[in-house]
Amino acid sequence: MVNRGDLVIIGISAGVALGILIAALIFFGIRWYQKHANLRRCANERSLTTLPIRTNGLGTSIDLSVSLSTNIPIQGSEKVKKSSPLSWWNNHNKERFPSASGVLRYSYKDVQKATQNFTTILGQGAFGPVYKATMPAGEVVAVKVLASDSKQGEKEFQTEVSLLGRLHHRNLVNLVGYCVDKGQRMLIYEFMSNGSLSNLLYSEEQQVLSWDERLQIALDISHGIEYLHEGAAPPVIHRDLKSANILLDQSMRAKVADFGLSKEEVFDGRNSGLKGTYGYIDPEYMSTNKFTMKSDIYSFGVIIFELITAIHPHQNLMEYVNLASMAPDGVDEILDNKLVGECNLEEVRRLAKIAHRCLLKLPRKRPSIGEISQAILKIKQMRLDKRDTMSFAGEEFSRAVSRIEVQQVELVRLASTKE
Ligand SMILES: Nc1ncnc2c1ncn2[C@@H]1O[C@H](COP(=O)(O)OP(=O)(O)OP(=O)(O)O)[C@@H](O)[C@H]1O
Repeated sequence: MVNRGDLVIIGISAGVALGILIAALIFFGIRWYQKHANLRRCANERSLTTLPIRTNGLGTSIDLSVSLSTNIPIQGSEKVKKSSPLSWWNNHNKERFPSASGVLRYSYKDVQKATQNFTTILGQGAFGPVYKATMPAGEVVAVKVLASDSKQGEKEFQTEVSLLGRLHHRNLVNLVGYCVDKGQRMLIYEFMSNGSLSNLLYSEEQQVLSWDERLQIALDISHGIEYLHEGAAPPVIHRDLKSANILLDQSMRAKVADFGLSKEEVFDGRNSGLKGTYGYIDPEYMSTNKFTMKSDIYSFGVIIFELITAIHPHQNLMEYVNLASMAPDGVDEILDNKLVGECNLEEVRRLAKIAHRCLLKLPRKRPSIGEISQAILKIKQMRLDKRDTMSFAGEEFSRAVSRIEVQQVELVRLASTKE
């Protein structure tokens, strides 16, 4: 017979076992739910990466309202991770995270490692030095270290980076990452192996840029500005266009750099409040303090004359240009010596005409960037048409020659049969 005490013990044991079983079921149930919820979130993120936030052509606008309000991991898809040049950084940097625009944030330590402790300097700008950085897989980037005495707060800097990260075009130098860490701010750009246009035009050691290359560079710059003025939403005014801000890649294709950054005031001995670089600043802006797209057009006009003459604005370029404008075809007299006899003067004159229009005193009389692109394209087209006509004429000529040859053979044959 089982006594009462045993019954109580059996009852308690069964209760405890049941409790353990229920607790285990609840525990495994929660884990299963969490795992599936995670998988669902990953799947959603992957499908979000296909949103067309990054655009790559003219006339395409960027929807800031969508992309600013969502923190979308742009580089989240497996495919992008595998092929991305920044994959090493992605895997090694636990602190990095994408900003709203998809530009990745890096720690100071990672940038220090990639730049080999900031050893290879590419150049020095008003913002600070620019270093070359190489990642273990061999990808190369340029790291711009901004002066630490900047008045800009961290939040403003991040907003600026977010906006910059949304501007993508084949004629703009791509921003790929940034760093705000240990009181330092850095911007990480794609590397442009042929350096700046000013260096190529004014440094003796550099190879001579051919006329064809210069014409293509003018067209590339105008496409870059066209995207900023007419393709980006909201539109972006560069405010500091100059040959030092035009960078060239390994194929000598030009890209506009330093767009959209908060520009420091120009120092000219007094506190003028002007922003930009002397020699390139629209005189109208100097008198009104109003910077418009047409002020960018003025600066572009100066750059076109640099391409034609290889005279720096600080070396009285405008005086030469004004003198040359007094005579028809006066631009022939100020053409870069290295191009004399090496280019089509008709094309040079046409490009100079476009540049003159960019420099008109009244901003509203200056052409829009779209018109400028079309006009430069026409010069290139004109050459192609000429080539076609010449090759057509060449074909006609060789056809006539072979007709004569056939007739000669026929005559010889006739003469020999008569004999
Ligand atoms: N993405 C890049 N790839 C290769 N070299 C670069 C890159 N960015 C800048 N550099 C080099 O660093 C130099 C300094 O660039 P930075 O943009 O800081 O100054 P800047 O344009 O010359 O002058 P400022 O700061 O007054 O506009 C450039 O002239 C160029 O030689």
